[in-house]
Amino acid sequence: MSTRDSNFKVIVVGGGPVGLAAAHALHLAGIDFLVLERRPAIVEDKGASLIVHPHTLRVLHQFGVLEKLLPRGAELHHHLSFTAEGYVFKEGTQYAQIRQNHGYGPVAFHRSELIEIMYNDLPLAARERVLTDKKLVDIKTKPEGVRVSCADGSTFEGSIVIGADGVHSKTRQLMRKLALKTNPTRSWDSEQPYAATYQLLYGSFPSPSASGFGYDIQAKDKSIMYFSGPDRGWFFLYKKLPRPTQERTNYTDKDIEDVAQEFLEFPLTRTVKVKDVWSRMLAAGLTNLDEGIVEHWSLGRVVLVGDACHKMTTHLGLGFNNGVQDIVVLCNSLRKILNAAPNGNPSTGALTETFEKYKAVRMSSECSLKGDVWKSGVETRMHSWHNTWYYILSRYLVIPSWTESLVMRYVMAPEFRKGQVLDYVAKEEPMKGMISWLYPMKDLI
Ligand SMILES: Cc1cc2nc3c(=O)[nH]c(=O)nc-3n(C[C@H](O)[C@H](O)[C@H](O)COP(=O)(O)OP(=O)(O)OC[C@H]3O[C@@H](n4cnc5c(N)ncnc54)[C@H](O)[C@@H]3O)c2cc1C
Repeated sequence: MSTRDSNFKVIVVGGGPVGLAAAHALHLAGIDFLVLERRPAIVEDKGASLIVHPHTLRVLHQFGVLEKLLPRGAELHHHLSFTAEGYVFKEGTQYAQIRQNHGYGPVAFHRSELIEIMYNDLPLAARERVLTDKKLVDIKTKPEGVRVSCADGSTFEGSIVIGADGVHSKTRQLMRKLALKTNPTRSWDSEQPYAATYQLLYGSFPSPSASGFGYDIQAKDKSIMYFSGPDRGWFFLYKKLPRPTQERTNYTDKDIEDVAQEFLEFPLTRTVKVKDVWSRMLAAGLTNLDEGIVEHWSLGRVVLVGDACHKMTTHLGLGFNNGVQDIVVLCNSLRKILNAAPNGNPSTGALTETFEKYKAVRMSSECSLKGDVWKSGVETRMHSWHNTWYYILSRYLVIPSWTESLVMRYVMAPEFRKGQVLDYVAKEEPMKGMISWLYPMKDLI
């Protein structure tokens, strides 16, 4: 039975970058779907950059969007580390090494441009299945399917729900409610399963430097990342919170201004300071930098992907990359059980088993998720000299080029190498590079 002949329907909650990756992967698998997005438009010029690493470029290539995307991005090629006083203590080689190892360096995109291209490049029939102004408020599960309700009163029937609705996922909250309703004594993740030790002020501005810089600025309890693209520059100002928190904090414009004031004299490049771009900001936002992995990723016919089930700090730019990996692993197995089910409609039991296996794979050493959450947290703490040990590590130990070379080769490369691809889409033009050649990436021809 082909998935195209089945009446199986996936309801994806959230039209963010991972929800759109789901739309591409489901469309390519021939699985019917609907994406429900609470915002009035899919493309909004908010947010900063998204760095995409080589293993994700391969998946974007399978989606057919890579050719359009690459000219809009900036492959990172130059790295410097500064102190807050502007002293350059490191000229890193990591971007060149990633390119050498995997055939492509990390590419920085303006987040809304990446989303725009992913959305516009969906075939029309698939794009029409992405609905806006659809805020999920409830999920009812039945033995043979699900019924979701939105804030505007509309309801949709489907076979499963994929919750791609981000860090404060409503799907995750409703799943918790359903789980505790059926068994009030069972243990489940708390309503706020992540904790933040840092806050992050991010923003974009007309680029004050050449394209392709990826710089960091380090100080006690504060740090900055700066990236430059073809038109825009993006900064990320990190500040340690007075104490770790699980609370959801909604910051005001005054909070944004107050944090920015503390960084005005910090450098972004050798010649540009934060104060030089602050008056020319195109967009800015302040958020807590949540970290953690949720224990329960699914319940019956409901399953989570992306930030809804794992959250890492942004220093290594791996959150979206991991969301794409969730979609790849989930859609590869979903397609298989749909094809194996006699009428193309697997039972709740079979779906539950598939979702549990999906989480087990993503959490296993076959995938880089756990390592990515850990490494991202370490990098954040190194840059902000979280304690004496992180200070020594960042300022003195990971400095010589041979140390960095070892880290790239034996810590970062094996993780990228674990990147999986859709097993039902042609794997043309695999990424080439030394590491791929030495240890072929999983599933590469
Ligand atoms: C400043 C910053 C920089 C980052 N840089 C990088 C980077 O360089 N590289 C990288 O890989 N990752 C990066 N990340 C992380 C990355 O942005 C996230 O991992 C990624 O956006 C997760 O995608 P998502 O679709 O799961 O969630 P989101 O991007 O949060 O999208 C969720 C979507 O669901 C919608 N939604 C929410 N609730 C509902 C509801 N009730 N009903 C319907 N829709 C709903 C939201 O409106 C949103 O569109 C960065 C994060 C931040 C904050």
